[in-house]
Amino acid sequence: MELKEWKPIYDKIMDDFGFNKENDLKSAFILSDIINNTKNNIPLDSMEELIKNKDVYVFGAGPSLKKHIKILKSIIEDENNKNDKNFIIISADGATKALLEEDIVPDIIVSDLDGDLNAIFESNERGSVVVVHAHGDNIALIKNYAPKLKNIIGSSQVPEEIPYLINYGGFTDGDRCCFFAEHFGAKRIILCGMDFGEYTTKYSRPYLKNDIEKADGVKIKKLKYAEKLINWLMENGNSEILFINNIIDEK
Ligand SMILES: Nc1ncnc2c1ncn2[C@@H]1O[C@H](COP(=O)(O)OP(=O)(O)OP(=O)(O)O)[C@@H](O)[C@H]1O
Ligand SMILES: Nc1nc2c(c(=O)[nH]1)N=C(CO)CN2
Ligand SMILES: [Mg+2]
Repeated sequence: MELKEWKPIYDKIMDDFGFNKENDLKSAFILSDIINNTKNNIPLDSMEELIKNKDVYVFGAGPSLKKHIKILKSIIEDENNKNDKNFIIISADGATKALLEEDIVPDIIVSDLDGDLNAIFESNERGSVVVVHAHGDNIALIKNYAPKLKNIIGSSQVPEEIPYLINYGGFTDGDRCCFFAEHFGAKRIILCGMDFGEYTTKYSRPYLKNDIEKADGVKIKKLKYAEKLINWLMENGNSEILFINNIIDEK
């Protein structure tokens, strides 16, 4: 999505949640300075090589996450037998922990660093690229952890151009995975654990007592935007977007 298309959507979201635009900008420049000083970013060209014309499995932290990881595992076995891996895995923040529990290291993690940081650092050590997202409410996390990661891509949600940072549109970590995959030419985007709705998991909210619980009001509202933005991408993007259940039906 172009920045000029994103701006009115951004304005509406900021207004709706009462988030502070100046803090978003401040956070973006802090991340930009970190990358300028540490040079811990990777070239964007490498993302095109990784994603173009591939099937991209995007994992969110909804109630179907574990079930969908099991389906992915059977697909991975099939692909290994065929010897031509033509897919990649992008995980949205909290979903990374669930993938690691099944010994799957995502190719890319999209995170505002408020998920399970141990899982993000372990995956990063094992080869995941981390798309680190700066916004007004994660400034301390950006300052503390962005310099310690390697192979990152900086990301922001402000409609201004910021050195070293991308903004391809999208709001929550999950829908930004999809805008990222679309930008780099994914053939298909296959949604896993992307349930939206009113229930969430301990992978998204680690303090929950049960594995799945009713989400709080702000989370439900964020999920509504995530769903709307992915619907926008289904209508306006070039990548085909489908749910993993449809893939199973195909086979
Ligand atoms: N029911 C769901 N519960 C949680 N995440 C979901 C669900 N359905 C889809 N998702 C996607 O999975 C992603 C998981 O990310 P996670 O909840 O860890 O971080 P987040 O986007 O930073 O959210 P928050 O700001 O609420 O912490 C979400 O961004 C969302 O797009
Ligand atoms: N300012 C601000 N921006 C965000 C926030 C948030 O809590 N505050 N959460 C997001 C992920 O869901 C994405 N963007
Ligand atoms: Mg997050």
